Amino acid sequence: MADIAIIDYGMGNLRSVHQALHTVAPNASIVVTSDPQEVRQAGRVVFPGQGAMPDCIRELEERGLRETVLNAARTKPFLGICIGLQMLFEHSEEGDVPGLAILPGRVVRFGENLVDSQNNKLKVPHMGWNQVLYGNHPLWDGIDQNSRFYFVHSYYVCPMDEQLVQATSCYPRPFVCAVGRENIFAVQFHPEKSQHAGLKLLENFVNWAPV
Ligand SMILES: NC(=O)CC[C@H](N)C(=O)O
Repeated sequence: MADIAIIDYGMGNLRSVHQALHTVAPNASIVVTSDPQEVRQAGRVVFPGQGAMPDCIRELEERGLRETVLNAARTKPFLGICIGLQMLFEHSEEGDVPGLAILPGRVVRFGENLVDSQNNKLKVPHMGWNQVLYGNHPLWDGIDQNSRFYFVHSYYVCPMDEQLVQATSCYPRPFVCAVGRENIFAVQFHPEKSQHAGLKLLENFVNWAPV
């Protein structure tokens, strides 16, 4: 029975997530797994991934992991990362596909004609370091307000319920980059690639006891 299960549905660089979690929790048993039983038995779950929503949903279902993710999101501390955040919602414009509908809301694409305040064209995807303005949640403990985290994405989540919003970033207008409810916390950026602030967030997750 692992302390932490990183769900492997064949998408994305799980090695860096595993390495970052091992850094903050060297004595924890951490598994990268696509075995529903291992996920069910784990103390807490990380749901990462990189790629296009349609591919990720298909790969998850082809491995018979949809129910496993739904169950984990209902029953234990659950951290979604990047596409693992977006998949929690009801629908994504990326491929016009339904998500897992664990959280109410949808995923939309940044506008193509993004410009900054000096009318300079901004690139999509949003790729690089950006500041995060966070709210009041234990997973932000010990992290400076407006710390920078690493992003690589073209879409962002629009929660139906304001209560879900745990942080925003700005590109060039504010967008939601972290959500949370009960035992679920999910981020658009990559904490495993965000140096000290990212490692601190992962450390807070490893020690998190949701009420
Ligand atoms: N890096 C990613 O996996 C990006 C997630 C999603 N495809 C997006 O473009 O927003």
